[in-house]
Amino acid sequence: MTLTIRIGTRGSKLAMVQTNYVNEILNKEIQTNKDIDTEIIKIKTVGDKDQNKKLVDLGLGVFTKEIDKSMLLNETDIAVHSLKDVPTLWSDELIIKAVPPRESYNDLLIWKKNRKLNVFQDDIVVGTSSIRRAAFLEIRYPNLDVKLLRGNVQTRLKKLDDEEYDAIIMAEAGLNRLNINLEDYNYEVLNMLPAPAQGAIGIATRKADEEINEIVELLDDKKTHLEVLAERNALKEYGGGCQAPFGALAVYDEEENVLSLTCDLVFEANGKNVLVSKEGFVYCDIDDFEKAADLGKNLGKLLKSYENEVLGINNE
Ligand SMILES: NCc1[nH]cc(CCC(=O)O)c1CC(=O)O
Repeated sequence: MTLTIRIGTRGSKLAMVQTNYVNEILNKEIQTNKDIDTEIIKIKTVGDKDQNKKLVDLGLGVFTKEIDKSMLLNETDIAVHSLKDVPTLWSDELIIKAVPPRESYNDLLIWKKNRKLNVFQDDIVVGTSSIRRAAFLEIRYPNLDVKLLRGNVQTRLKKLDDEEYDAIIMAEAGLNRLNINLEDYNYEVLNMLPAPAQGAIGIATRKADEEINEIVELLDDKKTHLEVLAERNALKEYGGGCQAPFGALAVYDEEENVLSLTCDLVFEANGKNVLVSKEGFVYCDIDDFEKAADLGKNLGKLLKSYENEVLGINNE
């Protein structure tokens, strides 16, 4: 009997590029096994259906919930997600089994055609729908004024051309994956930490599905997996969702066997937004996922207790 691995995905261009890539590397792994094939199933999520509301008002897992549900209902077997969109608090039955090599984690400020202003001198209107980006901009780039911008990568570039934004913010990973050439635009890398796992793809499976887990695990890039585990556990322990003003970046040095993690958090104290930053590192092997998770949890906890202390909240 032939085993068909059904791959659930959003239908957006970026999601399809990511899913086709995963399908390709998956088929490379199973090419010797004639009894396995794959099928791609497109699923609409809340985030695809509602293109106007603020993301924060759509709730948790806006780009993932329906896809995960289809796995739980046994309508699909694996899911290809942008890992930064996957909630850190998730179904007990599902697991991110593999994380292929990461793309760029940078956020770019992309200027309207023929326009480039000085980010520290001119008053600038910037489009984004991300709370994290808005919060870090307010502190690092006080001249940048945020105006809501929703839509997939192509829509957002089109709105930059057509509407009243001087610039917009996008993840470099999405642009690279879509092969979008920015030569007509000016752009610069923003000085802010990325969302946890930005630029990484997460392949989700049902925990109990041993046969499929064995195959999917072959697609795992241990270095990337280790890094995103630290980042996502920091956010999880801090207690924020994917819309928290929380940035995290972990880097594993394969020569020194050191995993380092930096986390930035913005929170409001006495009517003013403040930014706090914490750093840590741990010596660990490339497959020591537990140590990576613990590093993340420790920094997340540290940030939470710092915030509580400043806000005068006693959490004992
Ligand atoms: N929230 C939407 C989203 N989810 C993943 C990406 C692309 C980059 C990535 O894989 O992190 C984007 C677009 C963006 O943030 O500009």
